[in-house]
Amino acid sequence: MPAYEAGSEDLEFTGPAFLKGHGTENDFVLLPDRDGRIELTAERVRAICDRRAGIGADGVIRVAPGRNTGTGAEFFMDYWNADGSLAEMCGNGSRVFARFLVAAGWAAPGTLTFDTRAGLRTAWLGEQGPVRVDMGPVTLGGASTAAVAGRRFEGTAVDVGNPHLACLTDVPLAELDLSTAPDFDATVFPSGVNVEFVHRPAGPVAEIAMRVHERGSGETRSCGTGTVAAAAVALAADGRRAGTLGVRVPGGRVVVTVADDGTATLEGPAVLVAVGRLDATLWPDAG
Ligand SMILES: N[C@@H](CCC[C@H](N)C(=O)O)C(=O)O
Repeated sequence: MPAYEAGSEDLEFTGPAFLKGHGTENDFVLLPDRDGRIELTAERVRAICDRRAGIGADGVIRVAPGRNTGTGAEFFMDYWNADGSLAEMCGNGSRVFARFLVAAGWAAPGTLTFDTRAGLRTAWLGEQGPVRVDMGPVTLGGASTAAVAGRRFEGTAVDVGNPHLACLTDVPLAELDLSTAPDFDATVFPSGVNVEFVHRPAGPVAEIAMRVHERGSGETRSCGTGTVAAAAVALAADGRRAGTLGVRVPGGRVVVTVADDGTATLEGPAVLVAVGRLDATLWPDAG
């Protein structure tokens, strides 16, 4: 590594440029890749997301050119979990992705539509402030269970483009040890599952609280698709198909609206905190 001088932009790191950002402290490394030249691998993602030896993140988002799938979308959100696995969708990541596109001048503020593995998503945002994202269809499935430290929780399977098991519980959320993955029924979730533990005050509610253990990332401070799953299940428990709920997560608060047609929107913060360039240690074949 060359000598460092404060303010110097001469460091000859040979890996790609990156940004760090988060949405309610669900944090991501973004790799801007307008020309589609970056070759991501599971190994590279794991190295970048390592919180000791890398930059540290819950996932990596490659800001990629639209795929040739006939959607016409100019950008594709190529989302990877910290363990190097791919996911169909990331709600908090979508907001940060949209925030990057506007901050970089790659898209104008207002309404923008981009592609994800779960299909097209639309974001609404200004030059600054919160971002609202259309989360597509939210489909409630059957009952299933999760177990944490031998304690069993009843839940409902929810498809938000990616798989969730949302468990309403009276157990104080702070008591849960989510340092290891909850047990779940692999016959119901053969591709793994994100598990939400949801506290819903008695009676008609305007706000719920949630903790989550994410497939491929462990416990995170927030999961956007998870908040949508949690809200849909909490509304259903209230006898409502549609409605708006605030969702408190360890990393902040988002607002979820489920519409009569079964689609949802997610609104919350999206923050970019740093920009830099990867060293070859995080990008083994660089240079
Ligand atoms: N944190 C994300 C979800 C990321 C993907 C998830 N871990 C999966 O594997 O499905 C969100 O904000 O939605």
